[in-house]
Amino acid sequence: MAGCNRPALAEDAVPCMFPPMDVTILWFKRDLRIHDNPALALAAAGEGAVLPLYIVEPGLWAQPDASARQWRFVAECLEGLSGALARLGAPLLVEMGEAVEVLAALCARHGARRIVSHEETGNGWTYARDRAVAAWAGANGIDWVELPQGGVVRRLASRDGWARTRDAFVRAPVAAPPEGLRGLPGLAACALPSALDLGLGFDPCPGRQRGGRDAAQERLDSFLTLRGRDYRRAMSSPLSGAAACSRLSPHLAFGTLSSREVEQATARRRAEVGTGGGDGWPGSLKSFSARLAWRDHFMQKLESEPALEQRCLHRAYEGLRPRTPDAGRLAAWQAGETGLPFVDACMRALVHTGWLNFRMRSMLVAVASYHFWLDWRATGAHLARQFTDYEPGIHWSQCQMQSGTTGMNTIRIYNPLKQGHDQDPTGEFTRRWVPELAEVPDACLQEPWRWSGAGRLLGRGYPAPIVDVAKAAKAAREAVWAVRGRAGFAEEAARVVAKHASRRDRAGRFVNDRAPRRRAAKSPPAQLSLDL
Ligand SMILES: Cc1cc2nc3c(=O)[nH]c(=O)nc-3n(C[C@H](O)[C@H](O)[C@H](O)COP(=O)(O)OP(=O)(O)OC[C@H]3O[C@@H](n4cnc5c(N)ncnc54)[C@H](O)[C@@H]3O)c2cc1C
Repeated sequence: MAGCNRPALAEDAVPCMFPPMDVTILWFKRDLRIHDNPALALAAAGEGAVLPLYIVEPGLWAQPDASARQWRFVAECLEGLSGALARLGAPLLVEMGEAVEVLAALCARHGARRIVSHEETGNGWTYARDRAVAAWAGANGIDWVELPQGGVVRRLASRDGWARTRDAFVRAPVAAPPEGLRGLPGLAACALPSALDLGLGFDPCPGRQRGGRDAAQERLDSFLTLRGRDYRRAMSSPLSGAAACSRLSPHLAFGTLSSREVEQATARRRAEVGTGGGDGWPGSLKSFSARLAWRDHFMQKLESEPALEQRCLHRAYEGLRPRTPDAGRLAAWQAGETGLPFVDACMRALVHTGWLNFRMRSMLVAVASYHFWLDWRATGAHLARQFTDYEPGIHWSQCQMQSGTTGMNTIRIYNPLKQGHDQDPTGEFTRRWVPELAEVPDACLQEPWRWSGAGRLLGRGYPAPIVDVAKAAKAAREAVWAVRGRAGFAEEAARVVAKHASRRDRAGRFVNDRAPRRRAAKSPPAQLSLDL
């Protein structure tokens, strides 16, 4: 058992006889880097000592969206962070326990009166934990300063102008790492627990990306100089997308790179490649920048409405699908045994690697939600565990969007057979992940039930499809549209749009989560904007 299987701040730590000094606890969460880390910059700016801290929270890792692959990635990031902080003069202290207990004990022990961290847009559990920490800090005269580390705005009053604020943040200068930190002597860091110690289940994920700043930097550099040229053209196929997409998502999710660093490196590269050339770079880099903005846009939704992790954004969709999902269908979908080859290939690839491109994530959710009629909360938790890059704000917003429960997005019922033909035209991806189909000729690969030899395959080596794709899609479409016809639907949709939608410009163009391009109004429409 690892050294962390002990209460926080066990008495086997070196007894502390520190002279009184101003101590700031620098609490790392999803910002596991020393570069462009506003919380670190603030902590380092003072005269006093800095105590860098990571809390391994058993409660967090016991949540249904947590998995061993995520923890292993985090542990690799922590090793790198720990080395970087040690070189600055203040080694990372890793404690295991609940946040309030750990922070309270450290404050008492070191006389710390200030905690600095980033503003986390996390799941419901971290939201509740942060409220508990804030309440404890307030009651005990501890100053807890939280700083944004990306374009998400806390306590946002209105989406109008949000993109401008977000863009200003990502264009502001990055914070350089400090030259040194004044650490505290005599701290015994506890060893990192294993996934098993945290009670996380069997989850080998042999194709998982590695954590740490070096790996992040390599992904960024190779994307911007080599791999990203065909990004726009190649991102939608799971085969080409694996190399042509940046693969920065787990690094952005756990903060080995800041989104501002990525934005600014991309802007520099865009300036370098210019607009011409016809070689793919300008268009690809433009698409990539847009996706970085989407990241903040989707995370902002959870920040502004934390309940969207548990509740349909548009209330009328609550109850549309059974809350207790059909166990057989759910299990088949999770295992990649639905009898729909491309769906199964995508799920198996995800389980093996911890990553999938955007189009295929969307398809997996859409097929589960529409064709299999499963509630997004059940399928979303499974996907969250499979994603090494699990980012609650993006994840739950996207799960709802791809399930048609937001009331403000076009209902998109992906046809998994067509997706297979379009995104895997040679069948290479499907055959790699569903070897049971080896004998099936190319023409029938995505619909093996049409093959003359289907009788000796289906229900034996590979399942028969668990639904009739066309019939299931039709039933789903009718059920969803019936909800749209209900009284009060439009009013609730308007609420969702006002709170969460990206804005259009004056010409009615959808500006993709950027600030509305408005000309200055000739006369202020004061009489129309009474803010009551
Ligand atoms: C149902 C569903 C769940 C998802 N869950 C997550 C999640 O938990 N964590 C996560 O990082 N992404 C999630 N995504 C978004 C997207 O699929 C991934 O960000 C992307 O596939 C990661 O690979 P990449 O870093 O190579 O992306 P790239 O295409 O190289 O994009 C660069 C970065 O932009 C952001 N980004 C890209 N696409 C989107 C998008 N559609 N919405 C918001 N941000 C985007 C991500 O931070 C990504 O790392 C989800 C999408 C869907 C449909």
